[in-house]
Amino acid sequence: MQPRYLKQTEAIKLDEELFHYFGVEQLMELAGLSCASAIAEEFPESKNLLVVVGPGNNGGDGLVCARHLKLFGFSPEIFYPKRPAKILYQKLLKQCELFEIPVLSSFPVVEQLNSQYALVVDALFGFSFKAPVRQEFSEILNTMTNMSTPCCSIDIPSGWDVETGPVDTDTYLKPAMLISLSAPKLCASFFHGIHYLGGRFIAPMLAEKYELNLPNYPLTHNCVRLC
Ligand SMILES: NC(=O)C1=CN([C@@H]2O[C@H](COP(=O)(O)OP(=O)(O)OC[C@H]3O[C@@H](n4cnc5c(N)ncnc54)[C@H](O)[C@@H]3O)[C@@H](O)[C@H]2O)[C@H](O)CC1
Ligand SMILES: [K+]
Repeated sequence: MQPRYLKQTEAIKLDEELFHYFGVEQLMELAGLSCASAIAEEFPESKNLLVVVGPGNNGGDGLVCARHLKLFGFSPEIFYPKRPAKILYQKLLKQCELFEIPVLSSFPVVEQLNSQYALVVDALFGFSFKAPVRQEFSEILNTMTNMSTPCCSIDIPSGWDVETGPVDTDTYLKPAMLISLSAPKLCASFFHGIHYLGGRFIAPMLAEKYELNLPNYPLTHNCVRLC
């Protein structure tokens, strides 16, 4: 069964409805855990990882994902350039520090990304992103675009339009793997790599209401490979 791909407004509406029932910490913990699980399934040998963390909840998913990857035996590092003064994000970062996950003070250059990391996790922007990328993040995204290390994007390949996908035809991020959370967004139809679904917290009533057409997650797994 293939899920329905959501418009940006639908994804935001579903998110708002979820927040009516659940706390953001609950959803983020499950979302980040599912990302770590999917990465561990597909890249079990890629122990040295860099998680690039953005300023919103997509970044929060990245911080949770880093912590669970560490628990799974990986050696993640974090780059978190813009840290909003929100207790949630501050606590997530402290938890990463508690788990002795190194936090980089500057972004590596392309050569360093290529030689030091087996995988880069893109947790910069999710479904609230509006192109174009503002200057403060453009160099980071350019460097990630030019690296040869495989990239795994959480929910949305950063820099892509949430509905129409790649914005610049030559120089856009081309992740090897995408983990859609709750349900894929429309931009996922332009993605042709390893595609996972995570965020196993959708009640059947909401799946029906939003016509999500979700696949079954196997047994106790919190992520499922779509293609
Ligand atoms: N429903 C779920 O499955 C859940 C999804 N989660 C994750 O939350 C994100 C959406 O989070 P949100 O905080 O709404 O926004 P983003 O992280 O996408 O980004 C907001 C952040 O980015 C800045 N920004 C936006 N556009 C630009 C730009 N052009 N240039 C620079 N910066 C930009 C903006 O200012 C904000 O600071 C979703 O994708 C999931 O990953 C939750 O974890 C809960 C469950
Ligand atoms: K992302």
